[in-house]
Amino acid sequence: MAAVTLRRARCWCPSLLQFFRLPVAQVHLSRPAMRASQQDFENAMNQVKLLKQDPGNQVKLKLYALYKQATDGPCNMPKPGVFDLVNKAKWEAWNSLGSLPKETARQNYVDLVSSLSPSAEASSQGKHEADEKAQKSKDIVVTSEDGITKIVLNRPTKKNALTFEMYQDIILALKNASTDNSAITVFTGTGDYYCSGNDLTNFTSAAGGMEEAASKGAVVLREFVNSFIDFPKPLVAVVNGPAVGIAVTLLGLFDAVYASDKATFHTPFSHLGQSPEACSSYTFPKIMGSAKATEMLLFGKKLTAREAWAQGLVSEVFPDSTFEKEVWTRLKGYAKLPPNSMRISKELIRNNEKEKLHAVNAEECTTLKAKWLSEECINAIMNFVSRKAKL
Ligand SMILES: CCCCCC/C=C/C(=O)SCCNC(=O)CCNC(=O)[C@H](O)C(C)(C)COP(=O)(O)OP(=O)(O)OC[C@H]1O[C@@H](n2cnc3c(N)ncnc32)[C@H](O)[C@@H]1OP(=O)(O)O
Repeated sequence: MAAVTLRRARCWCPSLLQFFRLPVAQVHLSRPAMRASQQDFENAMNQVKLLKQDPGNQVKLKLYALYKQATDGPCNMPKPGVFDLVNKAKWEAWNSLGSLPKETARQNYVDLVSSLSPSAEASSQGKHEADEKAQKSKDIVVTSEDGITKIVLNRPTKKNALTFEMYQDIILALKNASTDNSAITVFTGTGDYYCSGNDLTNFTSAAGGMEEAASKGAVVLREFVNSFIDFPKPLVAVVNGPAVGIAVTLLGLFDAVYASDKATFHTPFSHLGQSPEACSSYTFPKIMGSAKATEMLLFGKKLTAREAWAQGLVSEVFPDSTFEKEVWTRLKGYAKLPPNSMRISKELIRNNEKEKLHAVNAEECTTLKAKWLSEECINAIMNFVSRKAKL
């Protein structure tokens, strides 16, 4: 439990303070925060005071809401009257966070502050450097326009196979997208493939050998999948071509999946001596029933886009010739919907099973770590690397 002492701040940032009279908190936690530490949170509160530019009312409302959620928990105040405009806006911003856990609110507050100004960079130098790295990463391209943050897998010569670095860059891109100004976030791929799954050379090219790669892989995979489970905004996959392995299993954690009729969906885990990941051992039977999930996850049956739609994995299939135009027109329309409303609706849906998803993710990662060191898996990977086998 958090013991919270509040005092009013001196007037360090007139516009911000006068608008909200933000309290400065001295918070003493008796247990460690899940992600952002208490120190990070306090640093972020100090950084807000140093803002040189007014970040605008929307951001100030967001800061206020996250601050209240992180310190007081869900909004339990009576709604201010209709003419009390400022307090009503503040109440609505706070209330819109629903039952967001305090730890997540604290993390989002820290992330938001660190994205606001150069003055925030000093004490979060590591994160800032990482943000820049993600923006500069050649294999993951992140852009934000028309209310949509687009995360593009951009390694077409390798069919967009995911390297260790790409997993890290995606984690970071999702973290940034969760607090940026966009309403929805979209994944797609460059070239003829959506994604050919895990880069199989991740395991063979690791300096410390398979053992070290397996340990690292399990940690990275768990964090990677967690960032999809916890992502707060609508997450959409625009599947432009074939998808393999983890690029397919992750779709069970997306809110909508639009596919070209050229896309295929293939999870050849048994062929590779591996086991399912990205919570698919839970989401796939739930989405398509256990008989169909078994065909995909155990027997590696490849589905066409229409078959994947019939199983409920895909929301809608489009002819390849009009795919891009139709999908982006539609997404731009969706991105104009009230963002808080979409977030809350997603939260209501996701909160029903978040705990379960985290538990499944942890178990799948432990199982995979052991599988990666099995003879079945090492042989399959060696066969691919030595060009003896493809899917
Ligand atoms: C942090 C770790 C988390 C791990 C999570 C667990 C995830 C599991 C999975 O995702 S399992 C699925 C793994 N993927 C595969 O098994 C696919 C392997 N690739 C293929 O079978 C084929 O390449 C293909 C069917 C995708 C495409 O075939 P084709 O059209 O004939 O093209 P090429 O084979 O010539 O491919 C072009 C180029 O790309 C390289 N490449 C493609 N996919 C991968 C891959 N997954 N890993 C590494 N490299 C890949 C391929 O080798 C070619 O490279 P080259 O031109 O020869 O240098």
